[in-house]
Amino acid sequence: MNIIDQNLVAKVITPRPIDSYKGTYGRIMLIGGFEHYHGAIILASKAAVYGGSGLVTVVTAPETITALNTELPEAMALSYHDSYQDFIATQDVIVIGPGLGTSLHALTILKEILTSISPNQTLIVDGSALTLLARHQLQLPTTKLTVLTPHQMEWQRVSGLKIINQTPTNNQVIVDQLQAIVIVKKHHSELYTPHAPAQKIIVGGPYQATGGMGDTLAGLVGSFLGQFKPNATTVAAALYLHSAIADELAQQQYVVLPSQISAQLPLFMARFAQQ
Ligand SMILES: NC(=O)C1=CN([C@@H]2O[C@H](COP(=O)(O)OP(=O)(O)OC[C@H]3O[C@@H](n4cnc5c(N)ncnc54)[C@H](OP(=O)(O)O)[C@@H]3O)[C@@H](O)[C@H]2O)[C@@H](O)CC1
Ligand SMILES: Nc1ncnc2c1ncn2[C@@H]1O[C@H](COP(=O)(O)OP(=O)(O)O)[C@@H](O)[C@H]1O
Ligand SMILES: [Mg+2]
Repeated sequence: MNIIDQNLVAKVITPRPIDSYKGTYGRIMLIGGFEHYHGAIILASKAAVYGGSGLVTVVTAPETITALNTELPEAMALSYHDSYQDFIATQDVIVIGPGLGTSLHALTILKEILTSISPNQTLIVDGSALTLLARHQLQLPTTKLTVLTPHQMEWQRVSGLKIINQTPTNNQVIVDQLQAIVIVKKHHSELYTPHAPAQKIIVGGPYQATGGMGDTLAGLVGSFLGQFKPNATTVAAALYLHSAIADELAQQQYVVLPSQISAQLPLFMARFAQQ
């Protein structure tokens, strides 16, 4: 399997043009943080803001909004009772799933996104949205790019492959059918692209085994796809950077928190932009 290395990241992250503005760097909507999972969408949104997204809009439960605004005043926050539907068409990227939960309300919103997203938009499906997708056998829409970010159990639900049977060959067959990019998250996560060679990271470690780590990755993948080329190489760069930052922090820390990875993003991105 091809290894994703830092040279690839340096190709993706380039210096910003002088005459750019926030609209240049992607309008991204993140949907989740329902029920008792409010933190998940804050972590995903933090990765989007610190990863460089120009305009971040969050659609969440009303009780998440004060905490979100306090932690992340850069993000706009809408309650799922507001008419957020009016904003969907203006987005470059939609991330749905971190802390979405599996309620009927969550299912209704997921279906609404899957039917209203257009072929010139990018979709990232994570967390509970993957569980709902599998449980209700929902069809993936036609988009510019669709990325699924399952952990092994979520991938079992979506693919029908038991964890023990999640071999590169078996995974690739399902990815070719899904016509979506898939990150199978685990130690040394794997990146599958339809009808293309599989890739993996060899950075990252068990200091990342904390709730919210995957939510952070989903936000970062969305952020990169909104500001760099919307392709598998950009997804690979986000996947690599998420764990490479963890490795560096783990030289001094026993555990690495998801929010600490987001806080380091501007520094690491500057390093790669100069290479
Ligand atoms: N701060 C917050 O708000 C947070 C909110 N979160 C949000 O919670 C929602 C539910 O997501 P979820 O991942 O927690 O639950 P679910 O989909 O049921 O999967 C867990 C089941 O799968 C199994 N399992 C097997 N292999 C596995 C593997 N490699 N990695 C992980 N699990 C593995 C595992 O096995 P077990 O641990 O029992 O051995 C268990 O039976 C989702 O929307 C997410 O965004 C979280 O991000 C946390 C922080
Ligand atoms: N032992 C490990 N080695 C490397 N990465 C790990 C390890 N354990 C967890 N991770 C990383 O943590 C993240 C877990 O994702 P996920 O279970 O979706 O988290 P959450 O939903 O709690 O945010 C993935 O990016 C995964 O690769
Ligand atoms: Mg997750």
